[in-house]
Amino acid sequence: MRRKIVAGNWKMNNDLPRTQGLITDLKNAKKTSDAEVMIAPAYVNLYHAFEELRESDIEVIAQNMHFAENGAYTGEVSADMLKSVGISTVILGHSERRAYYNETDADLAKKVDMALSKKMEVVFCFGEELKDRQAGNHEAVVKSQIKNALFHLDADALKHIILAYEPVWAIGTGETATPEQAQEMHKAIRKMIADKYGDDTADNISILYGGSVKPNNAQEIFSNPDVDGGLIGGASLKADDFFAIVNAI
Ligand SMILES: O=C(CO)COP(=O)(O)O
Repeated sequence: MRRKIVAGNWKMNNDLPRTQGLITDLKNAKKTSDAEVMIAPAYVNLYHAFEELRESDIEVIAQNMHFAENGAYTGEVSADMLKSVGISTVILGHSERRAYYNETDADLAKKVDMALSKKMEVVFCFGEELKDRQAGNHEAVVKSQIKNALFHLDADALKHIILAYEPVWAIGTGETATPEQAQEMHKAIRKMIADKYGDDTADNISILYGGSVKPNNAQEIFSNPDVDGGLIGGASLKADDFFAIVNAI
């Protein structure tokens, strides 16, 4: 059985008081699904969030990390630093990192390697832009992002990767992919994994969908056979909305 996961990517939202308040609300929320729940606060609040949630079944994860072990990279955070404050899962390849910080597939391959060498898990994001979909290239674009950053891994290493399909045009826009569009892409990705790594690996890898998932559309998206959960932005900033999504699985 592959893992069902709902992860909240808080992005650059929530200072410490708001982080504390939202964590209190999350602790009080009622969970009725068996999905794994993760939240990704800002770096500065990770340690606090980890300490607050260590007895809970909510995992605190990071939004990014550097590919180097350590060194002169002002403003950056390493895998070892994350691990030392209790974090063992990291989001890599988010489209905002790719777009605003010029992260390339090659950079991401290095980040993935560093995370795995530190025994971390990776939520690996990818997704096409609107122009790619309009040109009918969306599948090719997504496949090349996955291939370039992940296909040097062996099947054992791939077990530590959670995939997250986030069409750029659906992020923060209120415009979500239709359930059919999500299923079509997730199925194509799973087939691509099966072709390279075999059916067993493909059947066991979780593929999340992200992009304007809200309480009112989550169930429809999650009901697709190849959609194993979601990566949630805006709607993860309110405990009620986030748990409505978690409980939609
Ligand atoms: O980018 C996302 C999660 O990583 C999705 O963001 P929204 O849910 O706000 O569209």
